[in-house]
Amino acid sequence: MSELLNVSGLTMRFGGLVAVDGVALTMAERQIVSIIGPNGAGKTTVFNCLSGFYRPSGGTVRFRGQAIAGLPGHKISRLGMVRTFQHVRLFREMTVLENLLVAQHAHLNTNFLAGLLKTPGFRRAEREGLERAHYWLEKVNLTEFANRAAGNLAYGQQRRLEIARCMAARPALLMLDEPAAGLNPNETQELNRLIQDLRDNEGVSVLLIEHDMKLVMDISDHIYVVNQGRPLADGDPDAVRSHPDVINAYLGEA
Ligand SMILES: Nc1ncnc2c1ncn2[C@@H]1O[C@H](COP(=O)(O)OP(=O)(O)OP(=O)(O)O)[C@@H](O)[C@H]1O
Repeated sequence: MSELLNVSGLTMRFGGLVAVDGVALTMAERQIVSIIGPNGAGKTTVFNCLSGFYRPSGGTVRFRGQAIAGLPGHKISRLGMVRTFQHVRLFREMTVLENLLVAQHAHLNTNFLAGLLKTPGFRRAEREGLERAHYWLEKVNLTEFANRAAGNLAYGQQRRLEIARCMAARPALLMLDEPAAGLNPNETQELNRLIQDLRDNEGVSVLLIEHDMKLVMDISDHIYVVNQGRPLADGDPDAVRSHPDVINAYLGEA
């Protein structure tokens, strides 16, 4: 399997606080990898460093062989790494369909003049963008809501729209920050199937932060455990579930 992401020695300091301290992880194409750990362990900070929200204090991040640590977020997403946030971030006043079209804009192979002149290339890109938007609406069961304002969707639907919006940008790596938070058991089951479908049929890799252990254990190919910013253990779900340090960290939290 070819390597997609390689993170080593990732460190993030906020003044005197070392929120992330020497985290390492690797991911292959078509893999679901999870980062778990108690509250405040540094998981979201790792995401913020990988996705260009923070400039890491130290360490290297390679995506498809290219060093990306410190690049701004829009460049990283153009390279094919896109993310969701712990709290839903949609254009609430726009329709569901518009949210999907806007997401693709930065990736469309067009320029201002082509748009002004409506060149054949521009029209084709527009048509493909629309087709892709409808494809993803169908995938996440939102077709009937295409013209509704995104802010009027139910919470679980908004979360699905966020994933569709990321996918419309055609990433190689999708990063999901607590996608099951606030979902009911049926919605979580649907999310479980969707994430596996993304890996198996859409060819993307998914990096997941999640507190729902059933979901994590069900779908992960590999799990990294962090505690107080530091790597604690990693392995497949069975290895992690029975790792004494992991059990201690979670029992300590309880
Ligand atoms: N911008 C920031 N400035 C200062 N401290 C921060 C900042 N962002 C995160 N931290 C601190 O870094 C530590 C790790 O936080 P982080 O949000 O990454 O943890 P987490 O594992 O994602 O937690 P949770 O599971 O609760 O979401 C915490 O102590 C947090 O207060």
